[in-house]
Amino acid sequence: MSSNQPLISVTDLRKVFPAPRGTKAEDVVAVDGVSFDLHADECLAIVGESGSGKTTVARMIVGLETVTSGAVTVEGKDRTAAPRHLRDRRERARQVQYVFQDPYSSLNGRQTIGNVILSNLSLHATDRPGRTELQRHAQEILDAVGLPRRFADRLPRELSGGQRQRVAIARALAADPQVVVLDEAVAALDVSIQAQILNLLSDIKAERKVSYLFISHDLAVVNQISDRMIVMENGKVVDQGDTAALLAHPTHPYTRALRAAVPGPGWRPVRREKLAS
Ligand SMILES: Nc1ncnc2c1ncn2[C@@H]1O[C@H](COP(=O)(O)OP(=O)(O)OP(=O)(O)O)[C@@H](O)[C@H]1O
Repeated sequence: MSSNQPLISVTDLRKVFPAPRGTKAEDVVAVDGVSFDLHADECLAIVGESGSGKTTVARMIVGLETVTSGAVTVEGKDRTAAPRHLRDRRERARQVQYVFQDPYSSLNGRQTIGNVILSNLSLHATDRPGRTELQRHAQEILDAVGLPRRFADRLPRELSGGQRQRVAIARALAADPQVVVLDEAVAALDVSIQAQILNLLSDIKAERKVSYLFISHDLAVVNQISDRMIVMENGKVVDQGDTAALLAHPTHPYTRALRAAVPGPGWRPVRREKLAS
């Protein structure tokens, strides 16, 4: 890969969910001509209100949703078509890992934390490591996400929401991915725990060669973590740029409305219905 080739390139991406047969409902155009690049060592945020199409873009990138038209490439390789072999599917999963909003439902309740990490480690290992080597690596990953090693024997239900999200991040890191897609990954957490997880993500990004695609409706969070952001409204990209600059001087009316809706010092409140105008 040349140094300036994007890690992920999305071109004119479109997703239409057909209306259920036999109903008078209309097709839903969830994503409508979206294009952007994600570069190495970058955190790119996708922001927008609920229903703007953020998750559908992410799901198409990781292959959880088919693409209606347009293209997704990862390191220059086409990802639009379904993988033909298990080998291709694994390779795709290794490169781009997904962390969901709700770690409780994304973790197997009967699998210990240690086994969650070990199974992703052995699935994506490029050589054939022995059990001892895998266990040593799993402990290193627990250290990296700030969880005590004794947690390896625990089940997800024995952990707090923040600890479970650390496990979800650990599971993603076990694949040694180039990109982690974080889909509302801190939205379910208390503000103080959110801050801890955001700090953890920043530390991991500084230490490992990993890029983030950070999906959020929360501009305060996006401001803390991302380098660049794109703003989606009704399936389209309506604004994009350097996060700090865009939030300091939002020019697009939708970005201004989103920003004004964020409560807290320095943010002027705006009534919700104004966002629709
Ligand atoms: N499987 C599906 N079938 C039909 N419509 C869908 C499906 N998934 C998403 N949609 C619709 O596509 C649009 C975009 O949804 P999407 O979840 O991508 O938005 P979002 O910005 O991620 O919102 P949220 O943060 O609430 O998840 C919405 O109108 C949604 O109802």
